[in-house]
Amino acid sequence: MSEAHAAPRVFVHADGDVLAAAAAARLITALVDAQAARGSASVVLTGGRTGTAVLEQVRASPARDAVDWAAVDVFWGDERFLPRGDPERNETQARAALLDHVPVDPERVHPMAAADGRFGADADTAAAHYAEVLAAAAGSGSGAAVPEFDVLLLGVGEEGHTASLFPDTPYVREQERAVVGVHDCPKPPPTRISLTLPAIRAAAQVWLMTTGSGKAGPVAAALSGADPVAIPAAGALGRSRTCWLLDASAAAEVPGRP
Ligand SMILES: O=C(O)[C@H](O)[C@@H](O)[C@H](O)[C@H](O)COP(=O)(O)O
Repeated sequence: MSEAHAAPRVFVHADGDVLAAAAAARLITALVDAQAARGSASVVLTGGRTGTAVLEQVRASPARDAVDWAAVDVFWGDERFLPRGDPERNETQARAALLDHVPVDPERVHPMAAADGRFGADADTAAAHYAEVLAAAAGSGSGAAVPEFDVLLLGVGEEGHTASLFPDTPYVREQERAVVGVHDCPKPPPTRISLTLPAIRAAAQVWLMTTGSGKAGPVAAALSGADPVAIPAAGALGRSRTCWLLDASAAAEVPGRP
């Protein structure tokens, strides 16, 4: 996807709790704005502590039901390829944190396949099927591989991974497929399904959300123009907005920070 993308903007929060609450408020507003504009909204969820904490804050928010949850299309940016219902699956955690507590339309919630589902242990076929789900959601007339997601949420790993795209792998280099089966991940479980950077870049807004001093290095590298092959999070850009939502510790090495 070669269209122009938005330069990253950094938002620093006192701590992880403030970040999660502020990101939740930002997400509610973004979904409401999208629905006001076209009657529906789409969000791509992520796994990890920060991504899940944001969903928990959405659930707890007094503004939560300003969103017409039945008109929200829910996707995942990546998934840990485990049996359905496994507590470590991103879907399991997102349902517990938010989706089981709001009236989403089950037909509009699109989890990635489980390792005991219709594709068995074949993560590559499961990934190809999710690419078909995304293409269908984009609309046959659009010619696009993925929908124009309103908001795509991401975490950041201590070596710069995002979604399940880890440094110096064929998956972070993937430029054709929208979804890949990922093998031998350094972060367990070893087998995952992930959107690729071209798919991530189809989103209107990409929000990278992370906390802690352990992330300060990759955050600074990503914001200093690192090669996405080395720091995959550096390649996560939105078409209209790219937001880095950080706590003070994760932002400590960001260039130009006092
Ligand atoms: O499945 C996953 O683990 C996530 O998709 C992964 O990309 C996560 O967001 C980062 O590893 C950050 O995780 P933390 O927020 O827990 O540090």
